[in-house]
Amino acid sequence: MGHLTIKHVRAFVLRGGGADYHDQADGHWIDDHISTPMSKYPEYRQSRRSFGINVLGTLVVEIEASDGTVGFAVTTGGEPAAYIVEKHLARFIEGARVTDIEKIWDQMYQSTLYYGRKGLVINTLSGVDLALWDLLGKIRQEPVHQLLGGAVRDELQFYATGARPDLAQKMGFIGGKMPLHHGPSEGEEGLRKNLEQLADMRERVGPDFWLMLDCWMSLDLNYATKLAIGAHEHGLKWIEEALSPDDYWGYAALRNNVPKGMLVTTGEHEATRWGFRMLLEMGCCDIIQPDVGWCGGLTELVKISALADAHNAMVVPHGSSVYSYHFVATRHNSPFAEFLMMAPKADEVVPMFHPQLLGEPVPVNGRMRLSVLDKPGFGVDLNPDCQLHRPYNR
Ligand SMILES: C[C@H](O)[C@H](O)CC(=O)C(=O)O
Ligand SMILES: [Mg+2]
Repeated sequence: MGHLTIKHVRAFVLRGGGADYHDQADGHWIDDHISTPMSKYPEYRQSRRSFGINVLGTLVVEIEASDGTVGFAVTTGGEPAAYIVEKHLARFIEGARVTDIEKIWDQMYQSTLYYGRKGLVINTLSGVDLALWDLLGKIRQEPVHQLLGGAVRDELQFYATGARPDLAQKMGFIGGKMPLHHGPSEGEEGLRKNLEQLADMRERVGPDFWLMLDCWMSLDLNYATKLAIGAHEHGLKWIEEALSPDDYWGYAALRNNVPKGMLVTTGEHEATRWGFRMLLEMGCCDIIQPDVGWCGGLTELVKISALADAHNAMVVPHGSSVYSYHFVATRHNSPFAEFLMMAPKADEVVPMFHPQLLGEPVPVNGRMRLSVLDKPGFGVDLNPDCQLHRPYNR
C-alpha cells in the first residue's frame, strides 16, 4: 500500500444544491429575507441569491491512485476552484504517494500563500484534502474516523439549523438554530421582529429546548449586544457569527457584553490554524465552528481542534455532512454536531448534500449510530445522475 501513488486528479463542477447548499430554488427557507452583510442595500435584502451567494456552485475533486481506486470529495468553489486544482495544485498531487497527505497539504498551502490564505483557495485546498482522506480510506478499506485515531463515542447527537426548531424538536434534535431575518438597517422595528420571532419559537418549544440565532456576519457590535440582551429572557443559548469574520476585536468585546451563560460562537468563515489561533487567543468565542470543506480540510481541522482543546473551547463544525461526522466522532471537545435542514420548509430530514451524494446518512431521532459510518473512506458515492462538467481538462 505504501508504494501506491496518485495517477490523476480531476476537478469537476456541479450545479444545484449539494455542497453549494445555498443554491436552492425559490421558496426555500434558506433564502427568505435572511440578514446578511448585504442587507444594508434594500435591493439585496430579500434574497441572498440576489447578491450572488450561489454563483460558485459545487467543486468535485476526484483523485485516482495507481491501482485504480478513486477517492473524491465535494465542497464549494465551482469553476474557479476547478481551475486552481487543475492548473496549479495538480503538480503537488500527481505522482505523490497516497499517504503523502501532510506533505501535499503543506505544498498546496505554501505555494498559494501569495494569493490564498482564506476563502476560495482554502475551500479548494480543503476539497483536495478531503478527497485524499477518502482515497486513503478506500484503499485501506477503513472509515475515515478510524484513520483519525478512532471514535470516542458510539453515537452522534445533533442540533438542527432551519426555520422550524419546533418541528426539529419533534424530530428528536437537541436544539434548533434559526437564521436572523432583520439586520441593523431595519432599525428598532427589525430588532423587535427578531425578538418576537424568538419569543414565539420559545413558546412553541418550551423552556428547555436549545434555541440559537445565526446572524451570518450581518451585525455590528452595538446591535449584536442589544440583540443578545433582549434574547436572554427567551433563553437564547448562543449568538452565532454576529460580526464580520475579520472583526476579532468586536467578537472579543461581544463575548464580554453578552449576558452570563449565553455563548458566542463563530468561525464558519474562518480558515487554517492561524485564523483560529486569532479567535482563540483573543477570546472571541466559546465554540468554534470550522467548516471542514472550507477551513483547510481534515488535515487542518485536526490541528485547529487541538488548539481549541488547549483553550477549553468546543469545536462544533459547520454543516458539511459526512466530512464533519467522521471528525466529530473522534473528538472529546466536539460533543454534538450540526445538521442543516435542507427541506425547503425545514419540515423533514433530507440528506444535506442531496442530490450529489449517494449513501449519505442522516440523523434518526436527532442521533446517528457510529456503525452507520463504518464504510471505507467517507462512505459515500457520487450520484451518477448528476451532470459533472470538467471545465479545465488538461
Ligand atoms: C442559516 C445560515 O444563514 C446559513 O445559511 C447556514 C449557517 O450559517 C449555519 O448552518 O451555521
Ligand atoms: Mg452559521
